[in-house]
This record gives sequence, C-alpha cells and structure tokens, in this order.
Amino acid sequence: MVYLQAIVKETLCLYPPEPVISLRAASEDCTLSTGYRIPSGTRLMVNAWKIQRNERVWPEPRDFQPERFFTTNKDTDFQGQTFELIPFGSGRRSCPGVSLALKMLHFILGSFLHSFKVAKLSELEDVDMTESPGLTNPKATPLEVLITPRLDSNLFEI
Ligand code: HEM
Repeated sequence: MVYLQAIVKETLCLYPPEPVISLRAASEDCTLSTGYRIPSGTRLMVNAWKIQRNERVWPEPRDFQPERFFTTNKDTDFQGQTFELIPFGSGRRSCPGVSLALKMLHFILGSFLHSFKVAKLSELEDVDMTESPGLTNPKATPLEVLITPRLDSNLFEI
C-alpha cells in the first residue's frame, strides 16, 4: 500500500488534474527570486504543472519514479506546505476534498489492481502519455488497454 500511495503521488505530480490553479490576487508587493516584481493586487495564476516538473526542485522530473517519495522527497506531501507538490492547491482556498480524493484513489486503484491484470495492446509500443491543452489535463490519445480478471471467474458472477 505504501508503494501504491507513492504511485498516486508521482501521478498527481507529473499529471496534475488541475494543471493551472485558479486566480489569486497578490495581497502585498513582492519580488520573486527570479527578479520579477509583483505589485499588490496583481491577478496571478499558479502553474502547478510547471512547478511539479521543475528540474531545480525535482531530479529527473520527467521520469516516472514513485521511489523518489521514499528518498529525495520523503517529506513532500499534499498538505499544501511543500510548495513543489501542489496538485490540490495551497492555502485557504485549497481543495477541501483532498482527504476524500486520496482515500478513494488508493481504495479504487488498489481494488482494481487486486482484481484485474492490465496490459498494453502491443508489447512493442509504449502507451502514449502525450498531454493536450485543457482545464483538466486530458491525454492527447485516449488510453486503450487490455483488462483481464486476476481472480477466479465465479467471483464475478452475480
Ligand atoms: C484527485 C482529485 C482532486 C484534485 C487533484 C483536486 C484539485 C483541486 C484544486 C487544484 C483546487 C483549487 C485549489 C486552489 O485554488 O488553491 C480544488 C478546489 C476544490 N475542490 Fe478539489 N480536487 C480533487 C478532488 C476533489 C473532491 C473529491 C472534492 C469534493 C468532494 C473536491 C472539492 C473541491 C472544492 C469544493 C474546491 C473549491 C474550494 C474553494 O474554492 O474554496 N475536490 N481542487
């Protein structure tokens, strides 16, 4: 279960369902470390997708490496205080559904993988993970996989 939780973290890191977090307004003047000056009142959108692939923060950011959450990023969580991983946002308007979402993701993914084997259509071709523009980070090509029951077939009879 610990490894499955790391897989969910890595998935929400590489493919945040809300890649650009909605509007905020700067409450006071500030200057970012990159030198940008942001006057008070400026409307801002936070690009979580970009932050979560920033190589200054994440080693090999484009590789799918759930194990990073046991080593280099073991203290990174979804509480909104580790700003390199913010798929649920941060602060007063962060996602109130985070606990429910994580419980459901772990439960559904765990039950699904326990019950079914999932395979690619072709051993020779990788799954196309290209993303396309959209509010919810849709994939460019719909996912097609082969799903076969792992458990005895009479367990699926009603
Ligand atoms: C993987 C699942 C989910 C993800 C990635 C997600 C992500 C987000 C993000 C990024 C925001 C904006 C946060 C911000 O502006 O800082 C948000 C807001 C919100 N989410 Fe979620 N969410 C998920 C599931 C859920 C669930 C299960 C519920 C409810 C049962 C929920 C209810 C809400 C609500 C009501 C807001 C608006 C909060 C506000 O504006 O004050 N979300 N979510």
